[in-house]
Amino acid sequence: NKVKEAAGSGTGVLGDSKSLNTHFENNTYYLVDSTKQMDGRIYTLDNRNGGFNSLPGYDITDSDNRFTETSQRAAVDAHHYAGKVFDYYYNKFGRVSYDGNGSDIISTVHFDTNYNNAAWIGNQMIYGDGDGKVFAPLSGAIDIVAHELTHAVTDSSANLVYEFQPGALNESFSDVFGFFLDPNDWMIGEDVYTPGREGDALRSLSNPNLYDQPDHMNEYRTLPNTEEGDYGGVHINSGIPNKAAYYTINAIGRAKSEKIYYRALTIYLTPNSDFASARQALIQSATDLYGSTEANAISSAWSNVGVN
Ligand SMILES: CCC(=O)Oc1c(C)cccc1C(=O)O
Ligand SMILES: [Ca+2]
Ligand SMILES: [Zn+2]
Repeated sequence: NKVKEAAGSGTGVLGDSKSLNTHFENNTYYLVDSTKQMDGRIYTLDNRNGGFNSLPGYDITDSDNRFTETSQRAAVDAHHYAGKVFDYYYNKFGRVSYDGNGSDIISTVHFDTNYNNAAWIGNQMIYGDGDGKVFAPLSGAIDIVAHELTHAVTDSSANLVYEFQPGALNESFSDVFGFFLDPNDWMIGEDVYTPGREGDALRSLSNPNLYDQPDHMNEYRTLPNTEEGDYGGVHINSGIPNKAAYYTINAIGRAKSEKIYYRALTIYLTPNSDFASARQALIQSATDLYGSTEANAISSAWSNVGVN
């Protein structure tokens, strides 16, 4: 454990107060966390609405270690939640940062203008501010932050190709770990999705159909591997493995499920794994860790969504 540098606080996207691990230098406080069990650090930076050519953006500083400016809210949540997701992967699985090698975790907020997106771009996370209608600033939801950082975990392990069924699995594993970080509901993104409307979400694991995702192979959407085809429907067909995860977690519980999902992602899945391969990987992981009860529950879960 590194010496705790500075215990700051700040106001998040939803106006809530939360703790921040910060770095004190040059008589000011930076949104840099060096308290984690890693060689690297957690950096949160401000792109000041620039695009890709402005990345990684600018340092975020505060003279009194209270990051309460409105302009700092997205950064407060990106920083706080990145730390929570680091802690989850370290405490649950002993994984040090997204790659297991303690690499820096870099998040940049205020990416572009009115940007209704968040992403892992291969070496860092970026968060748009949303347009205020479809999204509020996207780092304001821990399940979204966990979703993005899990893309980094996936890229450093199974490295599932981001198209067709492997891509839908890539998306689903990010949603499933988003759920594990926000297990109070089966929704994804609800905290920042449509700030003007209560009760809706970007996606639902319990009922993918709610947001136009299939929940069974007989609804699988054949789409082109293009941007407008969502690369073969990676955010659409993910409803099928997401529903299987919902059945699995309800059958065997969250604690066992997260160990099984992590083992499948980091040991058995490979870049071109399809849904049938994922079913097998999860069954094998359940058998390795627990036994036939858990393995059979997974087998049933995937049969229920038409993957045998
Ligand atoms: C749950 C987070 C999420 O899905 O972020 C994305 C958005 C909002 C748009 C496009 C892609 C993504 C992604 O991370 O897959
Ligand atoms: Ca949620
Ligand atoms: Zn994603």
